[in-house]
Amino acid sequence: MVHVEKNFSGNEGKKDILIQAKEISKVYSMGEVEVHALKKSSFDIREGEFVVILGPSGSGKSTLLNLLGGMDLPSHGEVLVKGEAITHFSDRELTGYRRNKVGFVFQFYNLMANLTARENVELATEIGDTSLDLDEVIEKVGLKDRSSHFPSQLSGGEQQRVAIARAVAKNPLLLLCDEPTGALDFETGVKILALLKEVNITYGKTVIIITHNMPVGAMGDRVIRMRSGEITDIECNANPVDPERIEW
Ligand SMILES: Nc1ncnc2c1ncn2[C@@H]1O[C@H](COP(=O)(O)OP(=O)(O)OP(=O)(O)O)[C@@H](O)[C@H]1O
Repeated sequence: MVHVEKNFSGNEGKKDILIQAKEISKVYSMGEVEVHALKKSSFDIREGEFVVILGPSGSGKSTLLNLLGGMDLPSHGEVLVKGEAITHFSDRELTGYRRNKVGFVFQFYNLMANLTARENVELATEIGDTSLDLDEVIEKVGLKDRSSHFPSQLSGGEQQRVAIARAVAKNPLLLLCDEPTGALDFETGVKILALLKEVNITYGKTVIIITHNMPVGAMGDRVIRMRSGEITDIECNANPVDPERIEW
């Protein structure tokens, strides 16, 4: 396994470690066939980092995201969040982790069609224990004038803004974003990346994006590259590029 960590930032030690993945593997058994979706992968993510996990289709990105989000358990290894091994949590503890500590943003937004933008966000604040001010978050994501619209009355970019507001409003430790620009045109995608960066800075949230879109790596404080279920490279970037300067 190639495991190169390049560190150009020099200030690594200043932030606390939020996530530690320790030799995590995932094997899916399909009858007699075993799929080694993730092979002995280790890395750290620090508090407040903007992390981009890059890799082609089938490289294991979603598998890794599911393990970090407490939606699945590894076949081997451990995931520690703030020093606690979530991989040893009971079902009840894992539910609490997903509910309170992780905000999810998906490619196709996953909004409730029969609720307005505001109600979609409100639902998340009712579930979480330590929610942020609903209207403030809605304004922050640029939806103040659209908050009474239903998802079908919103553009793809606006729906993704609702999804980001929903993820942020419950005030989680980290945001996990699965191809957040995958269903959007280039210009809207860049705006969504810029919003995620803003959320990262304004609220100090750790943001983890998975994507196959290589140029997005340039905006990451930390870039984890994957291929065939393995991490091939981890890069810490002292000068991440503004999302507005990314092109694909
Ligand atoms: N539930 C599952 N059962 C069996 N095999 C699976 C399962 N989930 C993923 N895999 C396999 O594991 C490998 C990694 O898949 P994964 O979805 O993690 O990759 P990915 O990088 O996210 O791909 P994509 O960008 O296409 O979503 C693939 O070979 C996939 O077919």
